[in-house]
Amino acid sequence: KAQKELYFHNPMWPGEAHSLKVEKILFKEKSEYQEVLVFESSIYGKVLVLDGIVQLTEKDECAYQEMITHLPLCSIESPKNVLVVGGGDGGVLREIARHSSVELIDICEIDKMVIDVSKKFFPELAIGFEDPRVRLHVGDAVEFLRHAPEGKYDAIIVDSSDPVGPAQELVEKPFFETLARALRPGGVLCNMAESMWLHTHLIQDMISICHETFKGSVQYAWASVPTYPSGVIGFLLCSTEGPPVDFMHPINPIEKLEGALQHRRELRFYNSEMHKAAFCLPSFVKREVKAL
Ligand SMILES: NCCCCCc1nc2ccccc2[nH]1
Repeated sequence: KAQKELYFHNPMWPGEAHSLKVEKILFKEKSEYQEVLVFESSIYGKVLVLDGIVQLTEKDECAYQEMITHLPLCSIESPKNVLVVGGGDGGVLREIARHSSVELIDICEIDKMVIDVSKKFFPELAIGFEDPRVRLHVGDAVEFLRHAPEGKYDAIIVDSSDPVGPAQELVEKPFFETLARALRPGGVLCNMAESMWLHTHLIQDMISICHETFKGSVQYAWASVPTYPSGVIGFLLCSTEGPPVDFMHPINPIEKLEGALQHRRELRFYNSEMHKAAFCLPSFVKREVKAL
């Protein structure tokens, strides 16, 4: 008998549960790193879940993929070399492809099952892997960054899952130091940075590490993602020492990018006004998350 609903309880959002009506379970297996689940929901399209945490749904993935990609890439003149850490669903790759200035897209995803599952069930995202500029590395990003040439990248996007499990190391200081080393002067980093309603301590810790590691600017932005418990997800943007980066004013606006809008698929969430608005923070965040 098909399950009627899936309930998502998780230590990442203690004391509350998020539930989605299920039409059909499409895939459920344990990879070397995590449990991978795909199901057809009644109102959000297909849903990808890793270790019980919703990573994306067809209906609202645009908010996350577009914001995590264009907030950094529209903040610098003409990004050429970009690295994606995680992002095995391919959505960030799809968004980077809108930037004609980009010449190389390295992606380091630890779990091959995520890539294969995305290609099978989420072709709208996995299309990102078809771009000829993409070089796929299946493995641990900690290792990958250790061997990355110094100052190689203009931008790095860390599209990770939560720091409980395979992505634990991706919020620790040593990793941020390798990210800073791999970026050119004035290069930019964008991390997934949890929920301002639920994780201000974790966000504060990440911001403290980034202020020590990145001598440029550090800014927190957020977007509405209805299928993430608490309904929001944050982004931490950092720039290395060098040409100053003003994240709040996109000097490389997506509306002016040749081909970005004519791209196979229209932008559904991001635009330059949403870019600026994303950095406007509630008073409690300004207070609790010092040094913003
Ligand atoms: N790599 C795709 C994004 C992963 C973030 C998933 C996520 N969304 C959340 C909302 C509230 C608490 C924890 C969360 N973790």
